[in-house]
Amino acid sequence: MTSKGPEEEHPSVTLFRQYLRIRTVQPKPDYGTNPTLSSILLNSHTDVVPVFKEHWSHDPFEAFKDSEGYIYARGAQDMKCVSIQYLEAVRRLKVEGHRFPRTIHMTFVPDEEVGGHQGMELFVQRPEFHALRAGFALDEGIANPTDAFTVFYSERSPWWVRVTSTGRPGHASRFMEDTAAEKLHKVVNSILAFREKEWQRLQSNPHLKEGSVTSVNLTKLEGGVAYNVIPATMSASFDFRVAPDVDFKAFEEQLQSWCQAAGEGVTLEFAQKWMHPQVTPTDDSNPWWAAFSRVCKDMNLTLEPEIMPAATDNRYIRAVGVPALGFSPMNRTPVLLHDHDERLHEAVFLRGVDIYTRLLPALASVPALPSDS
Ligand code: MET
Ligand SMILES: [Zn+2]
Ligand SMILES: [Zn+2]
Repeated sequence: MTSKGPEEEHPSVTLFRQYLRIRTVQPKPDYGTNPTLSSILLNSHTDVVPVFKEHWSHDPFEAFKDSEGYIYARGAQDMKCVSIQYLEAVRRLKVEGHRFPRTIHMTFVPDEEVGGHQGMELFVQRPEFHALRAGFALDEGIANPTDAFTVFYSERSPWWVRVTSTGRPGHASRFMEDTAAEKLHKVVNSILAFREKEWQRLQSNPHLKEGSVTSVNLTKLEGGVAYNVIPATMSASFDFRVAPDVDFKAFEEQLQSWCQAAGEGVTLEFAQKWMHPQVTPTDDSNPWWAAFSRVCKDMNLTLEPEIMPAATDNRYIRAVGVPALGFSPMNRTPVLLHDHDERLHEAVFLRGVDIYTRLLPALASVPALPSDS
């Protein structure tokens, strides 16, 4: 009886032959992974941001696929695509019987979109995280509309600041001095002038990317009870994203001095204040980068290394000393994370699986490093 070609082979026979290829020869059997080496961590978050359903062309939780192949859903880009790409790449590699020196772990974590305080921020402090012995991590990135792929090596730090202004209350028909609104207006002006300055700096320098300057938006204004009552308190909330090269102490002093310059009774508080930005090197001194970029080069993928403008769980991973890159393999894709009609083309999704299928063997085969011992 002649043997069948591989395409006709019974899957049980394929599995048997894969098992036979693993050299478990005594006295030094290769059982596979080398647990003395640090591992590769593939992280993704399972939560997504809310939707405004009326602005969507299709139900955002139906995962409708149009005739061109675009899949519409909340999470299509951020970041359910990546979770499944990790799983599919790992599955392919397992089916093909590959074993690598380094272990690959996947984590699927909650609450990233609300800051990760009950998710990755806690998890990195747990013994279970340390038991993973992560030497390098991948987490989410952002789509790129061009042919290139963006990869993030650092992040801006979220600072959520609420400025509260207190002043004289009274009848709103009067030219009252020292009102809360007047002083709050001054702080708002100072901060929005700073915003304009950073915006101009970004606009005027083609070498600067969004993540390299500090952004701020006024996101909430609160206070007041009636048209004709001058309120004693008003507040303004700002979402700052502070670039990693900023002197944090000096920047906080600047915020304080804008409040002081506005007058008495103007204070600020932080709802979020990340103080530990880390940069993962993107040169060949970093063996993880060398492996990552080598695969991309071999696959003819153009990489655009940038600083993540938003915040991801990678900040917690990097802060405990694990180098990490933010990468969602989506090129030729409009940036639609958190937007209406978030969508991803199925071909881009599938290409991403191919990319991870090449990246993972390279990363999991990075030779022993001084940090492994
Ligand atoms: C600042 S908490 C992180 C939530 C979300 N990923 C953002 O960047 O806004
Ligand atoms: Zn995300
Ligand atoms: Zn998000």
